[in-house]
Amino acid sequence: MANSNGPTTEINYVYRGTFIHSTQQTPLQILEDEVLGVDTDGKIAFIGKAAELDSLSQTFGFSPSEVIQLAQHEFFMPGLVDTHIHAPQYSYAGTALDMPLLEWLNKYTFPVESRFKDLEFAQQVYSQVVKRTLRNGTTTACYFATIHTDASLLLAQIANDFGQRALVGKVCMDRNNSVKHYKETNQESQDETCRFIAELLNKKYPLVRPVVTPRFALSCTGALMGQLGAIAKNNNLHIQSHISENVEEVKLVKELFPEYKSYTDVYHKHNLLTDKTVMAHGCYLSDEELALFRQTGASLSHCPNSNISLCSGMLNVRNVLKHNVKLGLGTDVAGGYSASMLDAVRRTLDTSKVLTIQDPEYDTLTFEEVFRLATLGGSQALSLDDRTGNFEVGKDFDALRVNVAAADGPIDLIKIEEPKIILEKFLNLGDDRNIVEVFVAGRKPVNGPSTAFLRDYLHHLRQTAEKLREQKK
Ligand SMILES: O=c1[nH]c(=O)c2nc[nH]c2[nH]1
Ligand SMILES: [Zn+2]
Repeated sequence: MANSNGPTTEINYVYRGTFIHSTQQTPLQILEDEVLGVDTDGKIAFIGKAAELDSLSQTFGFSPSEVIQLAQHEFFMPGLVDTHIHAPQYSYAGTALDMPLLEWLNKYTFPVESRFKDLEFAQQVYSQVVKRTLRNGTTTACYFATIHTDASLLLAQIANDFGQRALVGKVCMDRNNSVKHYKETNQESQDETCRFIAELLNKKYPLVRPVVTPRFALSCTGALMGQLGAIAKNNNLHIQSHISENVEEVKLVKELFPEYKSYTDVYHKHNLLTDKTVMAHGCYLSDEELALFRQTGASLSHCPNSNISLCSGMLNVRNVLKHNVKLGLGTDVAGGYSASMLDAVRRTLDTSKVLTIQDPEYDTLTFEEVFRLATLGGSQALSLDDRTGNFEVGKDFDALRVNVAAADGPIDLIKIEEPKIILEKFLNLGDDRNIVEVFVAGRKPVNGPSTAFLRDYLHHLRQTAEKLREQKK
């Protein structure tokens, strides 16, 4: 409890150790031997030097003896933000990567997504994808569901129940010439979008919000896109879609909407580009189009696994950043075969290096920059950076407790390493075994990595017992 002169928030817990995060000014801020307190609302109440522990404990009314100390190879980082993932496509993740986008949609995606009318199937897949992404450190996810309203509401409920921060979109499409049963009429799409929004908002889930989701320009009539733009505006909602992913797609959009200046202009003229819009891919956007993104405040989601897996293209991230367009990373399951944001980090670095191979003058991204894109950048791309993305006081505590030397984990440390090296090792070599605790808004989601923590504890006990035996000899 805070003292009579101090802040009114009550401290729930305090951690001491290394905290690594990004700010607007620097992609990597390493805070060593710091203490961070989380209040009972799950917000970061303070972060400061451990040397000031006594005064912090008096100001915030907690006992220094209750502070939880991180171990040598542990650190906290902000939770990972997946700015673009298709929850139903998790059912075939890791397969069906043998053709380009438009054929892939027709052959695999639409037939599978049409099955999500079946709520039992939806329940099974949606529980799996939420659990799996949480285990891999995705504290915020921006989901595409399918055209089915009730199954989309179920995805929102599952994210809420497991404790993941999420934007959930009922997909809208009133055009589909190849899989005729997987589309809506214009009226159905509008009505069901309104029902989805009303029912989801009515649930008052603290961390889950609806996002208006026209699939992409080839799946929607101009009329529907305009109506969805208006629905988003009237309800002050997020918008998500796809843009300029593949050469064939860009060509068809030009043919279908000849009166518009560009693909971006199609969305802009239908009021779909706002400061709460996130568009996936953008591999073939011109500088003029990027300027329109900047002007409207719309953001891009870079999905490198998908871009490579479907042979779509490569996003010039450096050019996007130069245009000051907000940018996050996405897994784009299942065009991207991995649901882990650590994979998105690695593929982003790989793609950047391929661009450097093609043009040695290309300014390759650093791992620090990519770390920022996966955390703070993602929260900015989703316009959630007032709530999450780094360890600023007042934000929700969305965080991963990482142990780089986790027992039976994938990383061997030869010696004690500095925090920057430990982070780099985790980003390049780590997996869910290294993520010992996950926090979303200060709480541990259901089915978090509790077994990893237990395994580490047992490992520690075994080592202690061994040392005692040695000493007795
Ligand atoms: O990667 C993608 N996945 C999809 O499901 C999709 N739909 C339209 N455009 C798309 N791109
Ligand atoms: Zn996608």
